Amino acid sequence: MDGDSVPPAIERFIEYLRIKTVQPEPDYAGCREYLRRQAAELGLGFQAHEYVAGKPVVVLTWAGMEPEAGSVVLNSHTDVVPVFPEFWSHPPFEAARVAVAGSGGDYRIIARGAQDMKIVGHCYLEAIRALRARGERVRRTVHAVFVPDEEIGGADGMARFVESREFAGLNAAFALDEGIASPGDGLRVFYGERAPCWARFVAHGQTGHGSQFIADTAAEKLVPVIDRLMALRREQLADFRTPNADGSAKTLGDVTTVNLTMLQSGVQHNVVPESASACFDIRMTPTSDYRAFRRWLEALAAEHGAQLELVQFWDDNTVTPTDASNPFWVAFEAAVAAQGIAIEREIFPAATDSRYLRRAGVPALGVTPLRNTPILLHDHNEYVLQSDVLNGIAFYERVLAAVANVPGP
Ligand SMILES: CSCC[C@H](NC(C)=O)C(=O)O
Ligand SMILES: [Zn+2]
Ligand SMILES: [Zn+2]
Repeated sequence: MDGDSVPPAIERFIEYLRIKTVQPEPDYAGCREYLRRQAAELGLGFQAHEYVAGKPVVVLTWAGMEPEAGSVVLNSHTDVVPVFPEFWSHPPFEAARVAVAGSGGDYRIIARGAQDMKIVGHCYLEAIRALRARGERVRRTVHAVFVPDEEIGGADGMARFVESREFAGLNAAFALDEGIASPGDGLRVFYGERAPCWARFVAHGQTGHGSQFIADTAAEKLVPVIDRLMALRREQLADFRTPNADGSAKTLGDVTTVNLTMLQSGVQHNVVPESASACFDIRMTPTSDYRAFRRWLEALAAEHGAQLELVQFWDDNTVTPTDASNPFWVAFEAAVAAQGIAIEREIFPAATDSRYLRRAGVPALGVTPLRNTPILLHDHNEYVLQSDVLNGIAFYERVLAAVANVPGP
């Protein structure tokens, strides 16, 4: 670390990044205690709920002036994905602060979770800190929610929380959650997500000597299924490459992607295998008819004598309104525009905890306030600029002051 003075907000960020909340054995207890200290310093309410032992959902609460009005949830996940330390320039949990040559005093903060998504959770708390330090009050209660296990699907985290009494007690009216950094100048704002469909097809058939014409083999049943899904992939890729009516390029969120991610079969070169399986990672765009797609997959398997197992099938395509019907959108959009930032509205290509919130009826927007930034989530040498952390705090101050002051009903 350099010998200059480190802004306190950056010191706290580095402290948060140093907590090894890395899957598959995240230090959730250390994280909970860090958040408990933050709550005490900030004068916020603190609660930690364990729906699954050792996996706390932590809620820091800033009471609003109109407690009966629906609250604003600022959601972030505390876990981070594993690392390959040998590919990192600095140890991934050291959170090294490295001067950027020629930047006029900026620094890179290099750590796993810097982009995904500790910067977001940190900026929420620092924005609340700044607003409270100025003596500002907001109408609506604000809950900064820190959930475990998003990186492994959220089954023991947000999925459990949204079903709980405590979540109902939040009376959430609107939520912010994570997005992705933008390499361009616009701010990517995600108002919906594609639904994950993880389909496994298994076929069984006759075995025998590899020199014969064996009838009804597992491969003969499975290959046409694979062919049909690959045809769907080609159709969707062609659609992806076709510009929108207004000439703009499509994003991944506009189409359905299909990837063959696992193939298994065979024991020996001259033995016809008894079984074969193929796993697909399919992401369905919210405008598709999920239930009809499921029936199509079932019919495809049945037609070729294969079995279908849906390892994941999300069948809710709720999106957050981004028009005048949603007063939180109106307030958010105005607060962002007032900062001279252009919004790019998108469907998130993968799955985040926002899907649980939207399905529970809470309109959610996915935002990570990083622009002109390479996308490094899940990558080696994940970093953010110090200036982007400080700007991110100012960004949420404006956004929070807007959305938490939307008049109650
Ligand atoms: C279906 S649970 C898996 C969640 C994971 N989320 C991200 C952001 O990578 C994914 O989309 O694969
Ligand atoms: Zn994330
Ligand atoms: Zn992630």
